[in-house]
Amino acid sequence: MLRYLTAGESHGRALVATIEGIPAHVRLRSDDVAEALARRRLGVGRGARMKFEADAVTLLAGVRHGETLGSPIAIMVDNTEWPKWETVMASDPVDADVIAAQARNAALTRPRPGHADLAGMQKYDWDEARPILERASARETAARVAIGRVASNFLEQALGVTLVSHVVEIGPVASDGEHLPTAADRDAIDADPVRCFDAASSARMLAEIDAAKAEGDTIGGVVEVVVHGLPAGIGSHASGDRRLDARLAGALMGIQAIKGVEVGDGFELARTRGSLAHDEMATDDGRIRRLSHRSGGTEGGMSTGEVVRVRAAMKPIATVPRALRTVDVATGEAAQAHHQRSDVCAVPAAGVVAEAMVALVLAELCLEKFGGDSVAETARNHAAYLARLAERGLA
Ligand SMILES: Cc1cc2nc3c(=O)[nH]c(=O)nc-3n(C[C@H](O)[C@H](O)[C@H](O)COP(=O)(O)O)c2cc1C
Ligand SMILES: C=C(O[C@@H]1CC(C(=O)O)=C[C@@H](OP(=O)(O)O)[C@H]1O)C(=O)O
Repeated sequence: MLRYLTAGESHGRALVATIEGIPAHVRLRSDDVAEALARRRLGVGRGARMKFEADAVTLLAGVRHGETLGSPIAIMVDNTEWPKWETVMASDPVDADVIAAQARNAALTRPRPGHADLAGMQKYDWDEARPILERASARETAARVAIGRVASNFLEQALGVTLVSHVVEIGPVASDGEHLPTAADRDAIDADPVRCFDAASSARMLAEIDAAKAEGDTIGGVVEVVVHGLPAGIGSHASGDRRLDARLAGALMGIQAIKGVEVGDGFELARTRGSLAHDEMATDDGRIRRLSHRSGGTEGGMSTGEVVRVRAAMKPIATVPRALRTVDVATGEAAQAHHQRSDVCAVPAAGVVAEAMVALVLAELCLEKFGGDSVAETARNHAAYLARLAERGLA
């Protein structure tokens, strides 16, 4: 069983993530995790904080001499801005006057529309938004990307499964969608300022982000995660909560600011006649192959053995520089939402987070199917399953 948890506030001392159930002998170095975190910081549109804060990684437990031990893995990502926040975010009590002055200055009684602020203050009985916004912040996604890298190292080393993510829409601009990237395209995608696979669309997306910034506004978009090498039969038709598509959608919807998920051609399929909406089968060199990729590589809640393709739609950043209208809960009067700094567009980063979440879901479901306490054992079980499919003429 794979399970994981993150802890940590946006301006707290550090983020911590633990993951349990990863087999022994996955090759993993702190540099791998640092590289994954660096990818999350790529792309235009991020705010000032991305420039002055570094992600400092420590593998705290579960890894020895560059290999996982099969025990729980704990990873710490320090917030290097912590010295500036030590008082505001201190875990031990701090003088009440200091806190009151800080809260007044930060205007955190004016909940920001589009954020967790107001619902969180209502639910958790706080008079200001700080105790809510600190955890609601997408800073937490750094911890998920860290353990996502553990999952993707496992998938690649045990099963030969690779993942790649890219940006397919920014505001009204969509990429041509002609080509599906593979792992070989990862560096090229990461080198693009928008993390878009298609250069012509990338330039237009960049212009949209620049225009939003110039107008004191923010912009959203759509990211796609593509998975190669996943065998047929991951997930299950047997119960709704075991379906691969349900698990992927849940994991992607769990990312801050994601408001929609599509598997394969998703909503477009609803507008298409049945004769054109499915992936017909044929044999190719004795193997069963699909003639199209509309389903996104899942049927009946299980992987089909074809490329898996999922998309997530990110809403525009809610902390809009042209501040939105709100109510000051301290006075009950109309006010403008608090804005100090924020990202204009975090869609490129969301792609990296989406990739991490898909890796975590697939690692969990692959371990459910193949088990294994070591990479070699998982790989053997996988190979035996593929051999059996071949024996039955179903590979
Ligand atoms: C990578 C990433 C970076 C984000 N950066 C910001 C930001 O700078 N400012 C902001 O208002 N929201 C940002 N968000 C979105 C908020 O965290 C999110 O909208 C908020 O927590 C409310 O959650 P909800 O949109 O899922 O309802 C970011 C999201 C992601 C995934
Ligand atoms: C710190 C990160 O993202 C933050 C996510 C975020 C939000 O509201 O979600 C708001 C911004 O933080 P701040 O309000 O401190 O400027 C982003 O910088 C990060 O991704 O590492």
